[in-house]
Amino acid sequence: MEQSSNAAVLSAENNQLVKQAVQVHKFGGSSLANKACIERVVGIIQQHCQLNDIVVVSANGNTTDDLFAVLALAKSGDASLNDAILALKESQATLIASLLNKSSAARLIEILDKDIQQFLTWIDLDIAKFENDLLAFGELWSARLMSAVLNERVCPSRYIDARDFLVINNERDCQVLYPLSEKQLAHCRQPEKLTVVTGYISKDADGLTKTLGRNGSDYSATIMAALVRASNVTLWTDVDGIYSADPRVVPHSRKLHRLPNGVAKELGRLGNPVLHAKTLQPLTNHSTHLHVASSFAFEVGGTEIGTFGQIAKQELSVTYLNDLLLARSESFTGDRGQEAAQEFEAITYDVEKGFIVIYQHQQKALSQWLACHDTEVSFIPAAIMATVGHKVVEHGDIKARYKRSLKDANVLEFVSSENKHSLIAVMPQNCTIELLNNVHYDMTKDARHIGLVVAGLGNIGQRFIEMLPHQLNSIHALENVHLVGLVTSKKALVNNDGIDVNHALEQFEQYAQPYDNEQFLSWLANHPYDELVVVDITPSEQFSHLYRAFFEQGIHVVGANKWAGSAPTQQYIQLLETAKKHQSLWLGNTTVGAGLPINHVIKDLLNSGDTITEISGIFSGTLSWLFENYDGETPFSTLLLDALNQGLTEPDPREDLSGRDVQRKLLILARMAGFELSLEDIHCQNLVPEALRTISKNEFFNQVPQLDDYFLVQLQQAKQQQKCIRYIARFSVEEEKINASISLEQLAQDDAFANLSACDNIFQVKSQWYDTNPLIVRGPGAGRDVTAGGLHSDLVSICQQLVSRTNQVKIKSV
Ligand SMILES: NC(=O)C1=CN([C@@H]2O[C@H](COP(=O)(O)OP(=O)(O)OC[C@H]3O[C@@H](n4cnc5c(N)ncnc54)[C@H](OP(=O)(O)O)[C@@H]3O)[C@@H](O)[C@H]2O)C=CC1
Ligand SMILES: N[C@@H](CC=O)C(=O)O
Repeated sequence: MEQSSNAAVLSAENNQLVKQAVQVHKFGGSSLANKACIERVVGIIQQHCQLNDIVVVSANGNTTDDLFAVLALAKSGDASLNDAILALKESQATLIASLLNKSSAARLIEILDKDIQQFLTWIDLDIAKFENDLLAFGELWSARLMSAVLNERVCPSRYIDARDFLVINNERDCQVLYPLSEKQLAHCRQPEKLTVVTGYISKDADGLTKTLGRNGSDYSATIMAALVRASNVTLWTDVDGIYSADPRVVPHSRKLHRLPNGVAKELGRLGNPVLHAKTLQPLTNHSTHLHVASSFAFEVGGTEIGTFGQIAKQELSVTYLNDLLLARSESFTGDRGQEAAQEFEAITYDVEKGFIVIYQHQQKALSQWLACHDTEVSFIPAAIMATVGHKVVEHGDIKARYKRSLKDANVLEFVSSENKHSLIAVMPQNCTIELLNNVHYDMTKDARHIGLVVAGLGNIGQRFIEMLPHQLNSIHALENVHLVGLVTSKKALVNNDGIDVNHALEQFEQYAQPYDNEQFLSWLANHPYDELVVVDITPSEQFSHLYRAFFEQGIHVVGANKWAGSAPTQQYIQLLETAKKHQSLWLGNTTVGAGLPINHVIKDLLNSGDTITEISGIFSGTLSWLFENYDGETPFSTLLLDALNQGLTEPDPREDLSGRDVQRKLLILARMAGFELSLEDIHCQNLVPEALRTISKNEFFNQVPQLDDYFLVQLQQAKQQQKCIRYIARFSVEEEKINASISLEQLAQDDAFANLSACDNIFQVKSQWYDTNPLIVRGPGAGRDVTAGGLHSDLVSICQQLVSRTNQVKIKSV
């Protein structure tokens, strides 16, 4: 078959491809339907291919249907045949001209003319003999055009007619003669050019054109993957993945991000509209992963089919096949039953009960087969509905749930499939959309899988991880939460199959790898979970800058990190808007008062219609602890180091002493109370002497005794007036004027802020409703347990919201 000429061809050095992996990419007819679609596909190729990859193409849009129509007209000798051929030629020529430069287009149109002449010759001879050859033009034109477009715009490319190498036994079985096909393919390929191969067509040992049947191009793609031992094969199509039920009729179906091979095969066999059993066949003995992705929304993660760990094996889906036949006969028992099931590729069967379920079109052939055995047979119209999942038949609870779900349906037989991946209900009537939706609801309602990434494994982060196993085991909303990522400033451990929560920190020590933000974000962008929650337990401003990217990807954040909540006003507002736009949830209740519910109180007052006028108190656990314990006997610096060791202070205690930490907390609360202000609006007394402010953390610890004299003087002055010293935050609004300050105050011994347990925070809130007698929240405001506990509380709250977000309702009718 002819090759593209050298008109407007890019050299190997000038190719514009970005990626380096060896892969097969298949584009279906709807993805190549017109100029815009083909240009989109060219963009995908540019981003996802390298030179020795293989691109498999179907015929453009409806071309195969048009060719079938021409065929029918030719067979019937219909007078409109010539018009139909002309229309087909015109649409191809228009497509070619719209995509290529003049000279390339002219060359392809000239070849097209010759093809049409060939048509006419075949029609004159005997079209019945050339049916497949005629149909093959769809893929041939598509491959030729794609290759020419790539040559012009992207990289050196070569198209190959699959009949030049792909040999199958016959059209019924479509079994590939692998050694021969592989050898012939090796002769055809030129690794320095991107190969475009025709899907759908092949030849037999006699060299006659054979098609690969329905969805043949998908099959072509996986055959190609097997022939070149590709690591991945992607079916770029018009849907963005495989769903837990047909999303066209089950609106609440969930995308299955990862499907184990066996389950995918069973789904294909039992009616999944995207997957077909034959497609997966060539990959049986290969480690190739198959991806289903949308060429119309290529940035959206699709479904990956391959070998995975436990989490991917928990997915369930529901599928159905209507218009079947249930055949009962003595001949379907024992070995003969087995033989019949194999011969007719029965959808399901039971050799003890003597029945098989087949497609209606197989009735005649089955009757003929039975005639040889001279046994009676009864046929009844039937349908099947199946719950499909990894080894579902071994799960008594799933079986029971499935039967319960179908208790009102007229189920004739329940069968556990031999491969153990499906529970099949045989019914004497077609499966309705209502039944499908309701069974799907029952089988998948608890199935949202939530990935959890923990950033920061220091003082608080470690405690959070230590508490995690108990939380996951005991809290219902966390049932499907999987720890999948652990991140520190230098290393990360991510595992889509889940990290063992009982040994998470050891695993991190052993397996974490250096990473950069680009890698981290790219992993997050492709995570295979329904939802992903990042728990930020870092003190890092840099990490807080990633929130926007998280939100843009619909990722949720629980943060103890105070940077994002106290970011400059515009940045903060933008973050809130991005989170809202992408329905990302963001909770940071531990950023103020650690585990104390002060944020809930403020939100609740506002949501109930109250107006806040004043918030004041002690917002620093560290400074509370220090001033409650400081009596002038033990040096202040000794107490500070003690607070550090107890995990009360910030990683750098100057964040506490400078008032910066309290300033952030006051800002976060004021924003929550509905006021727009920034850090600079809060006047803050810095308790760190000038000389200690800019030196390194280690130098600060060396020179920390320099703090002692200042605090001793402050204490003595207060004592002289029977007072004590406390670091107080005050925020008030009077006639729309905001006053916000933080300072070391001398308080009377009986002041409400003067008598706390060491480390307690106290928040005094005045509002329209709590005016003369303010509302008080008080309790430990820092420390490992309360902070890690507060983070768990936020995580539970987010997971509850995520689970209830998709609370589906059973439907009455669709
Ligand atoms: N102590 C308390 O009572 C409370 C603390 N908090 C907040 O909790 C957070 C954590 O505090 P704490 O555990 O004491 O801090 P630590 O310094 O003990 O631990 C910080 C952790 O964050 C990691 N980290 C730092 N920067 C980054 C980054 N850019 N990307 C990823 N990981 C990073 C560190 O990794 P590496 O080791 O590699 O540097 C370390 O694992 C702080 O924001 C603090 O304000 C909030 C409420 C109460
Ligand atoms: N260092 C902080 C910790 C909690 O935010 C404090 O002491 O309050």
